[in-house]
Amino acid sequence: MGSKYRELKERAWEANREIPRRGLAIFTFGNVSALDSAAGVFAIKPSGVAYDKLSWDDMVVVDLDGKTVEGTLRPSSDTKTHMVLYRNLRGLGGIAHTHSTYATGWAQARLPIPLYGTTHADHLTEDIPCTAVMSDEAVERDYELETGNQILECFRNRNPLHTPMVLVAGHAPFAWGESAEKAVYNAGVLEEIAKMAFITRGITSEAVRLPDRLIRKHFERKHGKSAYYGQK
Ligand SMILES: O=C(CO)[C@@H](O)[C@@H](O)COP(=O)(O)O
Repeated sequence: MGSKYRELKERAWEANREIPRRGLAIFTFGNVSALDSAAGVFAIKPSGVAYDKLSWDDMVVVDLDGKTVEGTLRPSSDTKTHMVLYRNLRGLGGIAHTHSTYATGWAQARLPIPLYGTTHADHLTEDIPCTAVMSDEAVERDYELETGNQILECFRNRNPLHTPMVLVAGHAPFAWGESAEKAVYNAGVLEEIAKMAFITRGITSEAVRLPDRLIRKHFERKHGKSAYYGQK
């Protein structure tokens, strides 16, 4: 029987297959989703299924209340986090949650990733934020839902389209973009920046952030006189 959401499920499936190809997760760690904003649904990786065992029809289609509308497998355990972000952050078409090694190391250290170099400045003009540590009550209430709320809190004064990534304290990174493919790309950029920053800190404890004038110059060289720079 054909799927009403075949194109959406295939987009999510392709993006999930890119995760191990880019070395952003092993086994069943992490998950990617793709949104169909017109239909008000997103397709997400099923829980506990290895990436190399996935077929497009395994993707689970969920509405923005978190209810499964198509699929026989259990949706990712992080589905509520994806749901909260789609409901509250405008312009997202895809979300990638990984356990990529270096970004997860920074998330476990509960530290934002400082803007040490032009590679970072090519993609965003501020440190990569880390959420606050969640209260025990919030963990007890609903960890995945509260993880979404923690991310929203982190973006109260940030534009998620200018900084399409975040570290969840004690957990791992989330990245997003206007498509699932772009979300995976941003997850890859995050991991590379996290690795470079870790190495920089290993070379010298005196590592310093790029001066704002250089960040602006570099970002505008790459993106033109973009309205993005500095705007919240
Ligand atoms: O974040 C976590 C667990 O810490 C999840 O990404 C990971 O276990 C994958 O779970 P799912 O297989 O998507 O339910």
